[in-house]
Amino acid sequence: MSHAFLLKLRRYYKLLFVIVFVILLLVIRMWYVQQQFLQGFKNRLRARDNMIEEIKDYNDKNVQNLQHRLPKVIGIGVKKCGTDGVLSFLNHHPLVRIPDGMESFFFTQTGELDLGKYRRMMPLTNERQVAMEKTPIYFAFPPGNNPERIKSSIPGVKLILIVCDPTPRAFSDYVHERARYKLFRDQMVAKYNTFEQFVDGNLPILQSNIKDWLSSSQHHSDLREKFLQMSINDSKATLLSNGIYSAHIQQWQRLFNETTLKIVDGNKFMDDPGSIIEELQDFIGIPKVLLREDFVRHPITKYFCYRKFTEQDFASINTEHNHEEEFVKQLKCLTNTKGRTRNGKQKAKEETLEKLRAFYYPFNQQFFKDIGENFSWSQPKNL
Ligand SMILES: Nc1ncnc2c1ncn2[C@@H]1O[C@H](COP(=O)(O)OS(=O)(=O)O)[C@@H](OP(=O)(O)O)[C@H]1O
Repeated sequence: MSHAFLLKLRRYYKLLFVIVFVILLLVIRMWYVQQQFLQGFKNRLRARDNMIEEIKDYNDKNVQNLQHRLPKVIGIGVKKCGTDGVLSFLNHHPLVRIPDGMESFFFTQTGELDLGKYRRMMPLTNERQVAMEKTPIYFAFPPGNNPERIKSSIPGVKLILIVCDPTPRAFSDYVHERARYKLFRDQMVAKYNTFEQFVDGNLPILQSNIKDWLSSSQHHSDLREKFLQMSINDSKATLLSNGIYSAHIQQWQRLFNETTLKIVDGNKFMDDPGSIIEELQDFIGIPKVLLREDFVRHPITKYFCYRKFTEQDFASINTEHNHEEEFVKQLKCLTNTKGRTRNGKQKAKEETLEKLRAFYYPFNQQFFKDIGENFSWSQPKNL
């Protein structure tokens, strides 16, 4: 071997040594960052557990202060956008109480309101706890002065509005109504056997009415009164008109601002309920004890369910335990009347969905302008 070759080899060894050393440093650094992250996360879990203990302790010590109180938070809609999910998930919080059946329909009645009756409909709460109900039709339903009536009845109330892509919402509403109400089903079956027939029969009427109404209006919200009248005369029309959020939003925004009205994207809630639930705890003003990690997909239905994440879960964090029976048993999911359409089990025809996308598009755009935020909902192909 020549001397020059040996020199070259030595230089390469040096280089190799430097490379190995740098890689080692990087691995150690990554391990350190990961440990820091895990420690931070463990601290977060411990802080959460301490908060839960403190709240439970307070609840136990204040049993004698339990009373029926007016709700501090009301879910005002929108139907079929995840209203049950929001309340059911928040109900895992020890400071949240919801009435049986969740929906009171209290503000849908006409005439004088009996707040004592409303109070009695609410679950028992102590001073710190938050009674919460939802009635999804409030957002767009007669008697039409719901914002005023709610505000004057409970001046400090906070509202949660969950809205979603109106096209799949309309299909979900149709499937839901057909499954639930015999009267509606009979009415529907008599004339429209399928969603496609329903849309073909009703969309042109709605489109032509809106065209007339809009010709003399300044803003989509001017349509609200017309929709209210229309829904009294023809309740099935609401299946399509309920997705026109721009007709109603301004009425609520006049009386409620971002500290009292939280607008949630229902499509985001479907995909990542945990981060929405974290935001909602801040909005309501309760300690954040429900964490993003507590929401996991059911291995079969693929819908998110609640399961409190614990320190023991770190041990199995990388193992595939989704199909373990034990894991599934721990999941607290929504009732099986939820999740009929969004996982694709029942589908509407693409052509019909496209008609709806085109119909809703301008209303969605106006709604986004009104709330100052864009949601990524489906758009018509030919814009
Ligand atoms: N985690 C989870 N599990 C199951 N279902 C979920 C969930 N998150 C959102 N959703 C969707 O919520 C839809 C029902 O919405 P609502 O609860 O507002 O319906 S209702 O107005 O109270 O009838 C329901 O619509 P359908 O799929 O058409 O049944 C669901 O898709």
